[in-house]
Amino acid sequence: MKFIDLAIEKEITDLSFVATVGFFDGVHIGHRHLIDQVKREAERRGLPSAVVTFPVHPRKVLQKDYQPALLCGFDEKIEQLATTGVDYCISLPFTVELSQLSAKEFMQKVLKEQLHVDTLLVGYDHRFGHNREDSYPEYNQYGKDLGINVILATELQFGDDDVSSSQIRRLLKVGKIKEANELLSYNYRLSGKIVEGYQVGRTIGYPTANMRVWERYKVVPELGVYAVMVHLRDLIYPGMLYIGRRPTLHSDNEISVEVNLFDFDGNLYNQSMSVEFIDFIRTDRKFETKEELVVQIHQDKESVKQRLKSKK
Ligand SMILES: Cc1cc2nc3c(=O)[nH]c(=O)nc-3n(C[C@H](O)[C@H](O)[C@H](O)COP(=O)(O)O)c2cc1C
Ligand SMILES: Nc1ncnc2c1ncn2[C@@H]1O[C@H](COP(=O)(O)OP(=O)(O)O)[C@@H](O)[C@H]1O
Repeated sequence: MKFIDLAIEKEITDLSFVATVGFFDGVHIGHRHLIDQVKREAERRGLPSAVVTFPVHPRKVLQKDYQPALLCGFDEKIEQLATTGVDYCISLPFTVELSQLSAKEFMQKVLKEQLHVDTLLVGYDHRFGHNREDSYPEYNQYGKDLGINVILATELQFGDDDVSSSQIRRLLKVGKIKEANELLSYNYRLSGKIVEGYQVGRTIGYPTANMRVWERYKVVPELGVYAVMVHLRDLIYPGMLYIGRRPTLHSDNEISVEVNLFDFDGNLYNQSMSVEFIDFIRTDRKFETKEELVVQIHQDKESVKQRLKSKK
């Protein structure tokens, strides 16, 4: 996949595309279904396929204090888009000026004049242009006026689940990791730097690498214990992750994200790690004593091992 940044290149003169436009948070199976249709149409027409996307959430541009909880950052989105086999990812900076273009002006000024889009695939429920006033029938008419073929993409049918980024965010927030991963088509991840905690973990036999999450804007799954795979210095370790307020041992009430790596011993401070969520084990709890917490963590370890084994 080639990457074109329209903040740098103002116009693409030597190419014409079969394209689709969107924010594509998470690059989930619904997005992939749409991109497959773009690829097929591109092949039929002998043209390159392209996904046009925004580096920053359009709402954040219009509303500075809006902090959406997202499924991925821009780098991760590009990484996932590359797995779809689309030929080009075109990054279009979303600006206040852009937000004021009507759908027809957007199609003319950006899709036609800047990008030379030959064919536009419109997601089955996708709306664009100022105030999202128009929809597919109008886009189709504008396309005829401007010389762009406009095709309405089909919706992906997937059981009873609604496949959307907001549905996946909801699933993560209630700990439905397996369901969320299935809709994403890959395992949800958080990454960060390993920082110092209260150094109690080692005294109870379970040292935990406390993670300062880089991506402050990402969805934090339900508080509790998870089976995870940890990526650290090009190696992958199985482990158990805890997200919670540590009510049994601490009273600072802050949410901590920490991982105990299985079969690992060493100093991890200041390293970066990335954690793949595999399964949800249980919710966060306050125990009466430290001993009861330790008994529970032993059981968590057994549960996590079972779940990770059944994934193999
Ligand atoms: C698998 C696992 C499950 C945990 N579950 C809980 C829990 O349910 N309630 C709780 O108060 N603390 C729980 N803890 C968190 C411990 O309180 C935490 O690891 C301990 O406070 C050590 O903190 P430190 O890393 O800052 O030293 C859990 C830790 C692990 C590794
Ligand atoms: N198996 C392991 N899993 C996680 N961290 C480990 C492990 N073995 C050693 N460590 C190290 O121990 C630290 C965690 O010990 P802990 O007592 O919980 O201290 P802290 O409160 O600073 O996290 C980790 O940051 C890491 O450097």
